[in-house]
Amino acid sequence: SPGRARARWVKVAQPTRRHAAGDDMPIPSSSKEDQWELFSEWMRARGAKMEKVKIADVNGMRGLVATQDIAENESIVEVPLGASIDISDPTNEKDPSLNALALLRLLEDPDLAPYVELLPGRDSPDILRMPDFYSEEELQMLQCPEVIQKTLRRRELCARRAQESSLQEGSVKWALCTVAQRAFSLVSPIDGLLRLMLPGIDLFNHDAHALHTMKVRWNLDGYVDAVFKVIAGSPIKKGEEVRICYGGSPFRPDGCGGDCVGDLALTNAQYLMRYGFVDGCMGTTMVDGKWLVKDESESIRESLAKTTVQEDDELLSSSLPLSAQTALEFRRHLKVALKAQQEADALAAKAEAAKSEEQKRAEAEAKEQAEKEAELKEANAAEARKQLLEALEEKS
Ligand SMILES: C[S@@+](CC[C@H](N)C(=O)[O-])C[C@H]1O[C@@H](n2cnc3c(N)ncnc32)[C@H](O)[C@@H]1O
Repeated sequence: SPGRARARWVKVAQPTRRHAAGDDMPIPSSSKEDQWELFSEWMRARGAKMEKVKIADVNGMRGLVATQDIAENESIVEVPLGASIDISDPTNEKDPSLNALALLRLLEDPDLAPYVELLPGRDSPDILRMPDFYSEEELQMLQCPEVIQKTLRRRELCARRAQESSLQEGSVKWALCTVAQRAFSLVSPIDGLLRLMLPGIDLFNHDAHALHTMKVRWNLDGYVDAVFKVIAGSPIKKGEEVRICYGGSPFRPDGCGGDCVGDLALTNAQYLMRYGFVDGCMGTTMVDGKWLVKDESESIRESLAKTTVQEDDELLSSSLPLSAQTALEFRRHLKVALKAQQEADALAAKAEAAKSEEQKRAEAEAKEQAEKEAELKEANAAEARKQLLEALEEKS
């Protein structure tokens, strides 16, 4: 029954005075190895299978690396529904600030400490790159009215929730960003749309080229249960970092081929607002290009035209805070994507025009040929008629 499925999930505690005091962020207290040891043991006790990966810093970013060779189609990690953390709020499924409040309440639960310790804190690069934490000047640096307006709306929402709940605004913003980066949406056959934290699965970094997919297997036999699996889409060697593609693959028309909700390729506006980074791969650049040439993107094109890629490069070569650097990378990338799409469209239009010119010429030639043949036929017929008349005259 749904009650049974829910009962196996983590209970959400009520807000406490600690939140109001503002120290509601996770503060890592032990080394990474110890944290991972604690966390993986805790996950094992909750029925998860995570032994094929471990946490590691790869190129300056924390992620998961394989602890053994993994064959194609093998599962990399498995997290049962009972090990997920439900931050859904059925009063308004579309309001992310309610999920953020649910997460803040969970920080108090001592049972969740091994997970909470792993969450990137307020001053981590993961959070500092989110536009929610940019200064006003850095926000304007994005040169993308759509992202600026959405960010301002998100900030207002956080400020309102913070005031209503006597929390610090920064804490609510941190929680909203953490939910955006790490929570998964899932349609349950019984409970409808759910927002879940999936500990462990939220440690995979993103690569748009990754072929590994997330699958959800429901078991409705007797009571509702599910298991979330990340399945290898290609062989993985021991020691390699394992990444997944967030959102749909920009390289596949059917998305990523997994079971994610809303499996569409993301634009960089979405990557920035959800995850705080810019995806520079060719597939996403093409997705951006198609978005930026649309009529409704005119105000973004106008805004982007106020600076050049050369100016962005100059600014990027100086030492900047992560937030400003990300804002500049974002607008630079949009300019490059827009130019590439406009050039591709101009080439396609030229080819189309050349094709129709060629077609017109071929049609005119065919018409001229047909007219000549008709004239010749008519002349031959006239000659034949003349000869016949002459022969008849001779006879008479
Ligand atoms: C689901 S978490 C992945 C694990 C995360 N690196 C950690 O240490 O907890 C998503 C966040 O990781 C970072 N991230 C993941 N993939 C990235 C990428 N390809 N480039 C830059 N940052 C990335 C971003 O901060 C993103 O919001």
